[in-house]
Amino acid sequence: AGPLDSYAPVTQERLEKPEDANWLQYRRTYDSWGYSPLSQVNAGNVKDMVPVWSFSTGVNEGHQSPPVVNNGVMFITTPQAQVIALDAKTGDLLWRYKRELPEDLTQLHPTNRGVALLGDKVYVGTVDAFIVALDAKTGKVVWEQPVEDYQAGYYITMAPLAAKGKVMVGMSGGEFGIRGFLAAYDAETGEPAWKTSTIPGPGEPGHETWAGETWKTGGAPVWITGSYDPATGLSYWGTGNAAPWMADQRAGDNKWANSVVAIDVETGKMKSAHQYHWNEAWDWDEVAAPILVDVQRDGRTYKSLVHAGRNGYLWTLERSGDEIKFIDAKPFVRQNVFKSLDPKTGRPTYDETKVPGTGKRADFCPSLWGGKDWPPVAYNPQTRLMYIPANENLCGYLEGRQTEYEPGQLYIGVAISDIGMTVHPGADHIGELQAWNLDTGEKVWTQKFEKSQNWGPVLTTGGGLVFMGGTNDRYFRAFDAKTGDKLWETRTNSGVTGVPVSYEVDGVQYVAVQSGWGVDAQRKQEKLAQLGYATLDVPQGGVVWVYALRK
Ligand SMILES: O=C(O)c1cc(C(=O)O)c2c(n1)C(=O)C(=O)c1cc(C(=O)O)[nH]c1-2
Ligand SMILES: [Ca+2]
Repeated sequence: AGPLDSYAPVTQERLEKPEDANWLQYRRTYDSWGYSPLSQVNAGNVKDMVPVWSFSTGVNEGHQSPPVVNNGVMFITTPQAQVIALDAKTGDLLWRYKRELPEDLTQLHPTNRGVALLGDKVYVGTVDAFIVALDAKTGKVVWEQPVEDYQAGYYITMAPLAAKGKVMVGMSGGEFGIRGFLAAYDAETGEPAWKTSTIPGPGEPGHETWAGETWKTGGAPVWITGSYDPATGLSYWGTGNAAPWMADQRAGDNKWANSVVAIDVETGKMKSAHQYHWNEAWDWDEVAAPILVDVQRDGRTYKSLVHAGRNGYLWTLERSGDEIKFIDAKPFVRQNVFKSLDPKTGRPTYDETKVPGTGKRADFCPSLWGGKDWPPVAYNPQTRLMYIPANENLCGYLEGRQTEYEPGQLYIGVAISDIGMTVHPGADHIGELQAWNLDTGEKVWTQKFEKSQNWGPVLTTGGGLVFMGGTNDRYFRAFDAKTGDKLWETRTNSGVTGVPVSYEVDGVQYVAVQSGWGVDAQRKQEKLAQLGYATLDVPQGGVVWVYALRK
């Protein structure tokens, strides 16, 4: 008998209060902490961790999904939206779902970031813009729904979010001039429940921040799983770049691109929003979900949203009732675009020489991949530190050209040859793992990675550890959560851009992660190689790695 025989349905209660042994959703908990309370593996013994099993997916490109684990059953996804169920203890293959993709599908971002679980079903979004519900026991399709038209540049890379009987997904396509949105489906039947655009339509507040018809093709995609606050029923999602990239082709603030939006899970109503930076010009998608954490400031506790931005600033906002209020923000990497922030609203003022435009080259820091891209931060309630996978010392340039919208065609307004990246003169490293105290707003420690960028999602545990890969040398590492000291490292087949997790089966704690370099980690690596900074060739190929203490 395998673990599927006694598959435990995933209830709302379990999602809100998961057993320590399990990792039931993208960041494990709705607050997006990426924290496992398990402590069998700790700072004292992590040096004795060894691989206990591995599994080749047989797929190339970016393997980014967390191994989601429910009572000994593991679900991973691969590029092309395959879903694979494995015995989390032995590595036995239980079932595999393979999707037939349309032949004319072009994939700008060939990846998938994982499943959501609810009841006895497993949910996945697909690159041809479907949402699919599978039977957790068999991998058979229970229902599927087209969410939008892939031929118009819509696609899904994120793991869905499941809450209150609904399963929610957001749309990628910011580089294709989509009009971004979130959509919810009845988890049981697949009936569409609601659809909410991230760009306000005529008559909605914020519509006036788009010149003319630009709102129809303005981007503002959502491509990373949001956070959810069960106390208020609100979900919080980050939104991506406005389209085309050239800001002077869409005058106005362009709400709600590059923002966090609060969406009522029941109704889909947008209750509030905060725009990190207006009239975006640098492809700084702010899609990473804010973590929900109570921070202390000046003797008060704030229910906050904390977001380490692609724009290079660490943002602390207050989520209070139906409002999102600015608390503070400060750069966590070299940033030369914002001259100042309004102390009340957080609205930045720009150095105009750093804003690219149509026929106007501008150089700016950080690079278009930002202080960090999508890889999630982690927060540890024991250290009260937040861990940021950052990239320092990178800048970039863009020069725009006039562009016409055509459905399904790239709509960025920049020739590929006019997209540049530069390394800051004299830089001795790029990749960093930073630890921040959110109560004092101070950085506590930094680990630096020479000769590599960092594209590593972060896990932190009750054993006082931080786990992360992300470097071009194919290592996966553990650090002391308090001090940042490197305690353990192990070499993998490829580069690790997968989300690491921890779980327990039969009294043994495991740490699991997918290795499988691709997508923008690879593009960025190639740019760095052209610059002569880091010439390593990182091989592709997806493998799930599972580690435990040596017996
Ligand atoms: O605007 C968009 O819709 C969109 C989508 C995606 C995606 O879905 O993966 C990426 C980006 N933008 C993007 O700007 C970006 O840097 C990026 C990196 C990656 C990746 O998988 O490594 N995806 C995406
Ligand atoms: Ca983008």
